[in-house]
Amino acid sequence: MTDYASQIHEEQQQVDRAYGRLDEIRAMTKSRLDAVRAAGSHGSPTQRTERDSFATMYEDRLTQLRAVEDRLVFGRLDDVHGNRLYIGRIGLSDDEHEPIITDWRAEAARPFYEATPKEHGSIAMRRHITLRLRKVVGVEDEALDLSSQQVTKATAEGTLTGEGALMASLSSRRSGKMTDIVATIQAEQDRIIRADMRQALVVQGGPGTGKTAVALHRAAYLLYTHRQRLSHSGVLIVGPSNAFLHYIDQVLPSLGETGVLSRTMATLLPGITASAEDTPRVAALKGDARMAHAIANAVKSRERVPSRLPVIRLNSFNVPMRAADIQQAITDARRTRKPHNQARETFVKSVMSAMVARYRERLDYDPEASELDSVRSMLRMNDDFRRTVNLAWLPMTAQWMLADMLAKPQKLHAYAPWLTPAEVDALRRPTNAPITRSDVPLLDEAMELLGPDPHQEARQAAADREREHDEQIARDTLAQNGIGNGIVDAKTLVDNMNGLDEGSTAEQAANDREWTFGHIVVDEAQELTPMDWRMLIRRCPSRSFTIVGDVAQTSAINGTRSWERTMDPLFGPKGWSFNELTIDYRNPQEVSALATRFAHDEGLYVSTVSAVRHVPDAVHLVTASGESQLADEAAIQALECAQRFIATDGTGRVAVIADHEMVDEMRKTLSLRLKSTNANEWSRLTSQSAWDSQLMVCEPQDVKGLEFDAVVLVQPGLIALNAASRLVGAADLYVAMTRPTQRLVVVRTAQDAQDMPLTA
Ligand SMILES: Nc1ncnc2c1ncn2[C@@H]1O[C@H](COP(=O)(O)OP(=O)(O)OP(=O)(O)O)[C@@H](O)[C@H]1O
Repeated sequence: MTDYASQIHEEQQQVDRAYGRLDEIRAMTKSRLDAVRAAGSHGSPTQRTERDSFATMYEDRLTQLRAVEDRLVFGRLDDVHGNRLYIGRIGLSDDEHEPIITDWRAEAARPFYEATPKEHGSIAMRRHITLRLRKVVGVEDEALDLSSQQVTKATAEGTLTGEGALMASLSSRRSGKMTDIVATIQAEQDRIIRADMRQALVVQGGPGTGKTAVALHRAAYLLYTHRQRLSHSGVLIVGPSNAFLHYIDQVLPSLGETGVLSRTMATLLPGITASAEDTPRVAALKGDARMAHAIANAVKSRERVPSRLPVIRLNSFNVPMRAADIQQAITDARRTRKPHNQARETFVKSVMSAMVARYRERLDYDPEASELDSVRSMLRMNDDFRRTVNLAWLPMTAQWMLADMLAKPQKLHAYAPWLTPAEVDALRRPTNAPITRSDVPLLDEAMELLGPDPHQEARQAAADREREHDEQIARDTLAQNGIGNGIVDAKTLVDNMNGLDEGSTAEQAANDREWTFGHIVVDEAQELTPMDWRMLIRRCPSRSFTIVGDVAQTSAINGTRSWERTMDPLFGPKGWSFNELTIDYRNPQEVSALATRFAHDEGLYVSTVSAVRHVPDAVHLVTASGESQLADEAAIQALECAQRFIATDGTGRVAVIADHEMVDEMRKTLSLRLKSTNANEWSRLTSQSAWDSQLMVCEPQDVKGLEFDAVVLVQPGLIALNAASRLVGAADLYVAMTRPTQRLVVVRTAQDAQDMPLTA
């Protein structure tokens, strides 16, 4: 056996030990779960709910133990005294509590990511262990202390090589799913992952620098380090699109974390489906911070003294409703500082007592309480009174209010006087128009000011009363029977009875607009408008945020182009820290250079990045012989890429990125060409779902945050021409150019090349 082979053999023993222990714990958990389930429906209701609670706990644990199967162990740290620490996805110990593997998030594992030859403390060497299924297929050592014995030994054994593990993972075919980078986190990334969570952390980085990867690993790290706090409040991840959320949805489970809520801004409001998009200009108008005033004005305009006030006949008296009384009632209701719909109760009570007082003024005797009660009933039944009360203080839902505001230009103009007539006209739409993505923060703002829909609130109050009753019973039974052992409390029991277990913090948060999270991660954060930020800050009053983005990739007209300008007002100049990632792990150097040059020329702020991989021939510039040949030429190039990078095992991704004007034609041409050249492949690829499609045609906005083996970019000048502004066009193209891991093909006409020169 060679020295290298003997090292593999040695590590295999350790890896076997770790998997052996994992299997044991799985089996133990499984048998406990089976035992609980076997007890079935016997025993008292409390015993049954207690068993359900344990069953849920074991099920969650089993899910977690299954999720860490792949690459359970991936590293080893050797200190200068010859001690070893194995690093893995989770921590495992043997029966004697001796560690077998250490969780990557533990403090002891930090040097695995951060130690350098200059700063390595007592660590002499770091080893990367590569597994295929449960088999060790490679080991690689990095010297940290060149004078240590371990390093001398590794040199002799031929395991000392360098960055192979990282390079192998970067060059592998894309599967349409982001994978975790736990085995190869780089030092600059690790420092961000483990940074303090008390203040907002902004991570700026060029394309492919690992911002998404870092943000997700940071979420896992924070959940591990602050489990107590975060498991109850939860972590929210906000991404740019559903395709992006689908792309990243395996990363946290593979790190053993399942209780995180992922949403786009469009899907963040429970019960609201935003099914349409506004034009960029309208989206910018709606995203303007001043829209908060427009919403506030819209609410206030429904708290007013009506111009005509009726006279109400009460018994044989004519009692007029008076402006001063209504004004006073408005003041009383506002003074409660409750949201509009809730404060209405005070308003109605105040108007009612004013009317009763006016009624009494007419009497020359002291009325019985019953007479006054009947006057109140008369008022409640009186149509004129009810109509006037509603006119003065209308209960509203946010949806109705926004629809009304956008349908009536004179109202919109009154609520938002800064808008020009042309802008009011652009915002105008019929009341039955679908809700758009940019309406969501406006609705949230309105919900905040209006409070719950009164009908919804009545339903919720009934549910809360019932829950309180259940919890009381659960508390009594736990106390009487001396069960629970401190593990199960009344809340857990009731949650379980209702199918809401501890693992469903995310589910509860998803359904509760007023939920506040312990931490929020925002990806592609440069796209958020001031109104979006208001909505997010509301959901995390502790202002513990991880905000990752790239100001050179901003397509939203009023998205972020300077972090200071956006963050200072939100967190205060000292409430956030700025971090930068500088190494491009995705793009070949050739692609990165082309894109960076382009972005510079277009005046975008470009983070300094250096790409780690050199892929000869990674950029290919093609000129179509004329406009009529454009789609066909692009299809030919796309099929060539498909042949090279797409495998029938489902790996490999190729994207054709074109302007929205060209997308339909491009799809048709590509499909026809593929069908005529390879009918089998055509039927295989066209039967794939949109999520998992290996060959796709899309617009630049659809590919934010995603990556592909190869990208065919069609007619870039047209994309720039049709963009909302020059900067937006440049950012869209910069995004499109920086998606490939292997190859970028640009197909355009000679005219387009002249309008927008790109040099390889
Ligand atoms: N330390 C690492 N080890 C292995 N792969 C890495 C590492 N860091 C980043 N990557 C890989 O590099 C690619 C780009 O990472 P990621 O998508 O997080 O970049 P990004 O900065 O969010 O890019 P963009 O701004 O373009 O969306 C991904 O495939 C990711 O897995």
